[in-house]
Amino acid sequence: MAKFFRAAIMGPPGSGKGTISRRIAQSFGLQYLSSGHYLRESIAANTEAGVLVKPYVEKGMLVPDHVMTRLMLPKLEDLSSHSWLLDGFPRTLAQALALNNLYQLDLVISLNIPYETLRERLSDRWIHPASGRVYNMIYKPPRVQGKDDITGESLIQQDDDKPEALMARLRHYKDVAKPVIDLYKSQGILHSFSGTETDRIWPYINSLLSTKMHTQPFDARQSQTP
Ligand SMILES: Nc1nc2c(ncn2[C@@H]2O[C@H](COP(=O)(O)OP(=O)(O)O)[C@@H](O)[C@H]2O)c(=O)[nH]1
Ligand SMILES: Nc1ncnc2c1ncn2[C@@H]1O[C@H](COP(=O)(O)OP(=O)(O)O)[C@@H](O)[C@H]1O
Repeated sequence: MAKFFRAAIMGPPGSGKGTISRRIAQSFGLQYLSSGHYLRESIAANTEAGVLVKPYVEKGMLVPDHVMTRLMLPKLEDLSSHSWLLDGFPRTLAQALALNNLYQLDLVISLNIPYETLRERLSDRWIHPASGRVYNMIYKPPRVQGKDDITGESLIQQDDDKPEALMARLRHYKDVAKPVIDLYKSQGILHSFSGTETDRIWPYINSLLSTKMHTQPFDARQSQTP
């Protein structure tokens, strides 16, 4: 039976998880599942899940674990015959343990980025809500100011990237991430990367994944990524 590659990426808001995940998905053909993007999409579409999570996401608070696992685990079931990369889930120890009951991860990437860098990046982050495409007015500006490169639609700044919500998000991240990181460290699957620039971190992540996927051939099932 084919063995699928299961990975997760962790890091505070603005640490480059989305940017790096897209590169990984493109280079290695993994399915990419971002909890934040999925929640925002559900909120925009006003689905039952969206209505439920909206008050938390708007305040930059974590969605309760039982809600999060109830939403995410069925999505993973849909991807059971694919290799995948999770971004934003699991976020807490309870979520990590729930995931652990179903899947053994092969690799967890943890990004350590200084606070000042995070603050600067998020104040310049703009997104195209329908696709989740992310821009940065300095690092990755759109071709036309304020407009998505592909559709030409308007870009927005997320409420939770605004300074009021940002501090709360960073505080929450720090508190809850440590036991999750310790769990993956104890399983021997955690790889941490530090720095202020994604382009400098990326070659190390690229070669780590090349090595992991080469030494044990995984079935990546070339997939469409956003
Ligand atoms: N200046 C700068 N901005 C970056 C870098 N890497 C990512 N970004 C931008 O920083 C913001 C946060 O990155 P993102 O991948 O969305 O982070 P996430 O919140 O961890 O998923 C986005 O606007 C990115 O375009 C970098 O190396 N330098
Ligand atoms: N695994 C999770 N558990 C609880 N809440 C989550 C989770 N993933 C996303 N969220 C909610 O969605 C918001 C946005 O998530 P995300 O896009 O991953 O943001 P970040 O930029 O914080 O990495 C979070 O502030 C939180 O309210």
